[in-house]
Amino acid sequence: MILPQLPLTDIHRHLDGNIRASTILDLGRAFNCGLPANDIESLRPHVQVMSNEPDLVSFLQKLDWGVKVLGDLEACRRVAYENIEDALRAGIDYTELRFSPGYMAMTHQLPIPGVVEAVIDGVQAGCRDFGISAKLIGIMSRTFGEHACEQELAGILAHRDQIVAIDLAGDELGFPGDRFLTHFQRARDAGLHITVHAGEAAGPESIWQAIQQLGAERIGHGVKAVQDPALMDYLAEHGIGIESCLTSNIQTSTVADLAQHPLKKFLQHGVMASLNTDDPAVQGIELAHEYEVAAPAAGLAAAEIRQAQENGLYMAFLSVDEKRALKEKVAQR
Ligand SMILES: O=c1[nH]cnc2c1ncn2[C@@H]1O[C@H](CO)[C@@H](O)[C@H]1O
Ligand SMILES: [Zn+2]
Repeated sequence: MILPQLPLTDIHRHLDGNIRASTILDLGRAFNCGLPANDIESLRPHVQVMSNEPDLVSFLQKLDWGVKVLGDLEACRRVAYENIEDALRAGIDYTELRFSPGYMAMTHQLPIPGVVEAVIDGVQAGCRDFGISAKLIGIMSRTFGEHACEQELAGILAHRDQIVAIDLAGDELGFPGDRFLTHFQRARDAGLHITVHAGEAAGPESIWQAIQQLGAERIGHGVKAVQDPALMDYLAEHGIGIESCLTSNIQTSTVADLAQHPLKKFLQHGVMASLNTDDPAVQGIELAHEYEVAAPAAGLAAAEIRQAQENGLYMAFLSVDEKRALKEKVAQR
């Protein structure tokens, strides 16, 4: 259950994994993108997971049409703005939206710094109009290699003041974190927070690598940590938060079924873990589903779900003052 007296956060939510099917249809027509369908219901299986995918890379292909239709910077601004409207409708008080500007720019060869600017602009306008708060995390898509990630990083750093953190996402098995040491050095030098997708497709060594070599303060998914008791202890002792995304882990076949998901073990071990969506439109779920359906199915008791909700705010890349202000705002409603 979601507790209304506590702030509801979604701190692992891909903006470019949450593009409405209706918007894909609309933009696909406007930019003549050769969409595989002409109406929403026929388009849906191309842009949404209908049954579990065999692996992470197959799952990630479902995001492709969403970015292929981004024909100009205004389209990028629009999907960013709509993401805030969707977050409001999902009852979210604070979200950290992450996006890969190079991935968004790729098909129509948009300027990467321009994409970052358009996303910032859309999110700011959305926050003004819809009254929720959001911060942005820049993603380097490892799937396209080191050089492409350098260009993404440069585009993100060009707007460093409006970006709170950097992330590495995409094909974890094909592109291990040790290829990105210099990228993260630059991001840390720029004062950005660090979160890394790790221990999703690859094993616990990938989580160790993210912490020790990339400087990760939080881990996206982190599912495989459960295989390494020393790592479980380390996460708990050092307060490294796990951004759990339950339904996503089933749809990527990272975990066979919710009853086997390690989130409950993380919480019991004192590891700070929160509930998040990942790519809501692609997954066909929203945050309430994670709290009300997925978390109970993963064996979480009401007190553990509450703990996860509290952890979301604790883990957020917000200052102490910003957290306090958010709590006060929610207490007054
Ligand atoms: O669950 C996930 N695991 C790893 N990478 C992901 C996941 N969802 C989306 N992306 C990746 O994030 C970028 C877009 O924001 C893309 O690189 C996409 O493949
Ligand atoms: Zn993710």
